Amino acid sequence: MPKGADRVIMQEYSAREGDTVRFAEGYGPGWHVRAAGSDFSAGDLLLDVGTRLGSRTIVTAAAADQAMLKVCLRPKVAIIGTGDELAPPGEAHLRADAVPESVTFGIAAMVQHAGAEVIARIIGDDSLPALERLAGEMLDKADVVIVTGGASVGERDFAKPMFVSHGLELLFSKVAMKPGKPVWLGRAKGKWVLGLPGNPTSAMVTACLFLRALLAGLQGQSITQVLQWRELPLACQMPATGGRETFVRARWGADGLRPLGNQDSGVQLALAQADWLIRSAPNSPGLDAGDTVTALEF
Ligand SMILES: Nc1nc2c(c(=O)[nH]1)N[C@H]1C(S)=C(S)[C@@H](COP(=O)(O)OP(=O)(O)OC[C@H]3O[C@@H](n4cnc5c(N)ncnc54)[C@H](O)[C@@H]3O)O[C@H]1N2
Ligand code: MOO
Repeated sequence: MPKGADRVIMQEYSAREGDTVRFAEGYGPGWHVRAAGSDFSAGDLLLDVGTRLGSRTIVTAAAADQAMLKVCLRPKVAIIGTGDELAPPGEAHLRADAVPESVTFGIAAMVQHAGAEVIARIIGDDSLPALERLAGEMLDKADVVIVTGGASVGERDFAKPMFVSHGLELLFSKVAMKPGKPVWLGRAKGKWVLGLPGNPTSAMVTACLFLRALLAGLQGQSITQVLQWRELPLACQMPATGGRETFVRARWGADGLRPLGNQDSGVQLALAQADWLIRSAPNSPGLDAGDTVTALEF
């Protein structure tokens, strides 16, 4: 503003009359003037720790005349799928004993979406020495190693054993939840190791809860920034749940959340249909349409 000026009037509302100008009425002091500090002031907190830089937040940072920002390195994540039966998509039909490998693709997408970097996505054979070697290689390169399948108690479930010679220390070895009971978390060679169950829905539900929380923590975010639970109405009845805390796959519609009919932990079509997880405490009674539930975007 030039010295002495206290308002701005658009030229359309002014008329030149010789060497003088006539302004339309009604443009008092302060009109069209943005006061210093009316957006933000020196010393204001503009972007909190853990803020993800996106198309909008980066504008705010630049607008504060900041040439440099302190950021977190993207965690490097290696994903190891286990199971001799697994074949790459497009090749499973060629072998009578094969199933299409699907889970590691979803986990990789989730890792990237969470701001981390997938440095490897490998399918290992169900042989302990080979898996031990693979585990060692990945622990050397990655900040987080995710292993899918082989989490249960079968004699060829090697997800935990493959990390034992690398000094695996378990933080937890299963969780009283459904689906996803065999999910586990440990440390080896100073790195995080997350074991996800092989059943595809179990893997995606546990990744949605534990992997997103882990990657958030490694990037300076709080769990509540990434896992935002909401209170939402049910569109229809929901059956009682059993003794484990249950995460019911549901779909959002105009009248509320609708639990999907097939809640089997091995199903994969439901992963394309479900967009919310309803959290149900152990031994919850059945609920009716209109009742409120706690849910998380899936
Ligand atoms: N005796 C017991 N058996 C099982 C228990 C138990 O407590 N005691 N728990 C069950 C639960 S719950 C789950 S969940 C499963 C998880 O076991 P695993 O992690 O060992 O899973 P896998 O046997 O490796 O695989 C299960 C299923 O999923 C398919 N799979 C595995 N990986 C993939 C992939 N990357 N892409 C697509 N499909 C995949 C695999 O072929 C199997 O069909 O254990 C129960 N058993
Ligand atoms: O808990 Mo398992 O994940 O139901 O199939």
